[in-house]
Amino acid sequence: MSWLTDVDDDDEDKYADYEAKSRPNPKGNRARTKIRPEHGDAVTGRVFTVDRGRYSVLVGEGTPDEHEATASRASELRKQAIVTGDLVDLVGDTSGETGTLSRIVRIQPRTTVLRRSADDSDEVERIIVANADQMLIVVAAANPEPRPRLVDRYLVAAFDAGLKPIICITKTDLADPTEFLANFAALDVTVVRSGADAMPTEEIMALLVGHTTVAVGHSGVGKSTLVNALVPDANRAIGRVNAVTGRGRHTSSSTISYRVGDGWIIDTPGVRSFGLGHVNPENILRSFTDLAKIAEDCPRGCTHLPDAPDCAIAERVEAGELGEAGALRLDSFQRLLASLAA
Ligand SMILES: Nc1nc2c(ncn2[C@@H]2O[C@H](COP(=O)(O)OP(=O)(O)OP(=O)(O)O)[C@@H](O)[C@H]2O)c(=O)[nH]1
Ligand SMILES: [Zn+2]
Repeated sequence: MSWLTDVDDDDEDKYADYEAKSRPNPKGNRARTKIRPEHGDAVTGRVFTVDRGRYSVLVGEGTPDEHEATASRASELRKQAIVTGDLVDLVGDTSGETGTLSRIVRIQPRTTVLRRSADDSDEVERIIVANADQMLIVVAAANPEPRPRLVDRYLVAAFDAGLKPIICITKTDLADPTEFLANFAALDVTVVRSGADAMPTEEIMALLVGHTTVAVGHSGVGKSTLVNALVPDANRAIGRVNAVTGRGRHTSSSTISYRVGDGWIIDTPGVRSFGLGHVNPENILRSFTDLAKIAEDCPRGCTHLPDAPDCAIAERVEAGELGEAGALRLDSFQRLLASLAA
């Protein structure tokens, strides 16, 4: 299970943020952010790559003055992770001209945080991407053989972070994915099929425009092929080359940001582990709005697992009130919860 254990930390933010698993989290995954009213002259930008303490930031996004600037972090932020997708405030020389360096003095409040633990039992969690709103889960119909449990884990991570999952099944020219996809039929997830003979670039584009989408997938599933088709000039894409040092970066970068229309797709070639030790089961339930409503009648502390006594969801399903679809949704929900315990 190499994807569980190969931690590719080369280019990752070295400052893991330590947070108690049980930290009160009333507003989802919003992270704490220091507000510093000084630096009133700061400009705002979007972090699109992180490389050994240097941040590439897009300033003036979508304006005629749009440009890239390189930044370091202010010392007061040294214990906080700054990640791809963060909106940050910069001071100093933000011109982006060769040799200039600005300074990140503030991380703006994040709308979402995609995290992973180093492994399932690890208390240390790292933030992979901030402010994304969708997750594109790429899985091949064959070669490599698709594994439902792996997709379950991605789904759990997406639901936990409050990202809308989209499944793209590739290599449909090699095998019929119908049976595999039946695993996810009860979930409210958009599925797109892609094959060498027919790449649904327009269909996927329509799903990506206006969003920030994190692309995840096991090595060899065809994620790069897909991203390249979506972003024709991917080789010159933002984040490939460090503007200041000129170093090629694709060897060690854990994320690469590409623009799609007014949205972003963030590839995660360096993210090989997706531990779920930090995941709160309540966040999974929240993504099953129909079941979450019923769960209000569950006994306190109900796990909603098959062995849970007096689980209201299970009782309603058993009584046939939710129909066959409801039974399948409970199955899927329990399967996702089980992947946390696995
Ligand atoms: N038959 C078939 N082959 C495909 C398809 N998409 C990609 N491939 C092939 O699958 C192989 C892996 O594709 P990549 O795009 O490099 O896969 P990846 O997911 O980016 O893998 P890593 O680079 O290891 O992360 C390549 O040889 C592709 O040509 C497809 O739809 N059908
Ligand atoms: Zn219950």
